[in-house]
Amino acid sequence: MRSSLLRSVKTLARPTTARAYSVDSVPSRKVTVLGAAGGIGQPLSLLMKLNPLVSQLALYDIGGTPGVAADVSHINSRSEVAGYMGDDQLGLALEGSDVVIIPAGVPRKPGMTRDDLFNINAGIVKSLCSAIAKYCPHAIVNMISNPVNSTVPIAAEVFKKAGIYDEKKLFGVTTLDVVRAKSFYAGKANVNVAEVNVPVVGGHAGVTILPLFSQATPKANLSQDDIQALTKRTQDGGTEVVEAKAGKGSATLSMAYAGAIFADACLKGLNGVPDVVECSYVQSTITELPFFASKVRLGKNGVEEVLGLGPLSDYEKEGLEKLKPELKSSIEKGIEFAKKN
Ligand SMILES: NC(=O)c1ccc[n+]([C@@H]2O[C@H](COP(=O)([O-])OP(=O)(O)OC[C@H]3O[C@@H](n4cnc5c(N)ncnc54)[C@H](O)[C@@H]3O)[C@@H](O)[C@H]2O)c1
Ligand SMILES: O=C(O)C[C@H](O)C(=O)O
Repeated sequence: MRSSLLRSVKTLARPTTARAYSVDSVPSRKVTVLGAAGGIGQPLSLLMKLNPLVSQLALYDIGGTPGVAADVSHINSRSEVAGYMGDDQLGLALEGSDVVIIPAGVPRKPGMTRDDLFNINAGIVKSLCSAIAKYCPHAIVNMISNPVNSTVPIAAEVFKKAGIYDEKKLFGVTTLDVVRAKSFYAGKANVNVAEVNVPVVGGHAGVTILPLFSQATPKANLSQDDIQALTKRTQDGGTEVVEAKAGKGSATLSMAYAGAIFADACLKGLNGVPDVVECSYVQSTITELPFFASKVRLGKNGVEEVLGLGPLSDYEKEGLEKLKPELKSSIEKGIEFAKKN
């Protein structure tokens, strides 16, 4: 196993000038990316290499990681980078990890739903989560692989079977929905995008994505038609990219950005930074569904608090009721798969 361990990728950054931050005051944190050679995995690995909260970056894939890890490792930032490839190196990639980010699996092509990815990605996620249970059972898991509405329940079942499930540490990454809602809202409302906040709740597929534009800030006087158009565009954001890429995959760059924001929030929470709040798809009791995306306060143990939905407009209340049957069946499909396999 050691003989095939990737060469070249143990590079501690050695800045030649004064550091922009004090490494001494920042705890050591290992982040592992599973699927690191993919369309999301590569730019996400780059962004995690730029994150000063990361001290060790482990890049794992079934192929292609030697090149990605060698490339990323030359960047003169804090973390040591190591690349790992193939089943026999998965344990090494995971051991000691604080945060595991999973963008492994196949993306959509035009005409497909995220659920059409279930047959392939469910098995990938299940085997990766079994390895997480074995090698880094206390890590925070950021699930990107689709269909997120089902892959998160699959992960929960795998962790339960292994006796290590901690609902505070499992997150479905829905940050891209928030990123899109912010961009689209800023464009329509003609406000500074850097100041925009929009919670997005529910799940991560079609109508299960429910942006709460009634709570968007800064406030803007948008018509109901505008709100409905913004809601639809946010729900169809992934499909917009899939169609524009015309068979060459789905969102990768915006997803890497969103994944890096969410992982950074998890690291800040672990490090005790107060008031870190992001939307995420987590085990939840704020509706009758066992998993639901909403604002979550992140802390030293992962989820510190799942925040409620806040006041909803009539249109959002209707959207909430509409999304429940689809989200429920996606959750049940994931649980059933994990129990059977
Ligand atoms: N949550 C979200 O908002 C969101 C956004 C965009 C894409 N996605 C999903 O992310 C996933 C990846 O998308 P992509 O565009 O990067 O796809 P991609 O095909 O470009 O990359 C996927 C990578 O996963 C790797 N992989 C496959 N099986 C693996 C395994 N068992 N272990 C480790 N790595 C494995 C592949 O080798 C490949 O490098 C897709 O399921 C996609 O639908 C989710
Ligand atoms: O749409 C997809 O298939 C990928 C991702 O879930 C997205 O929202 O872009």
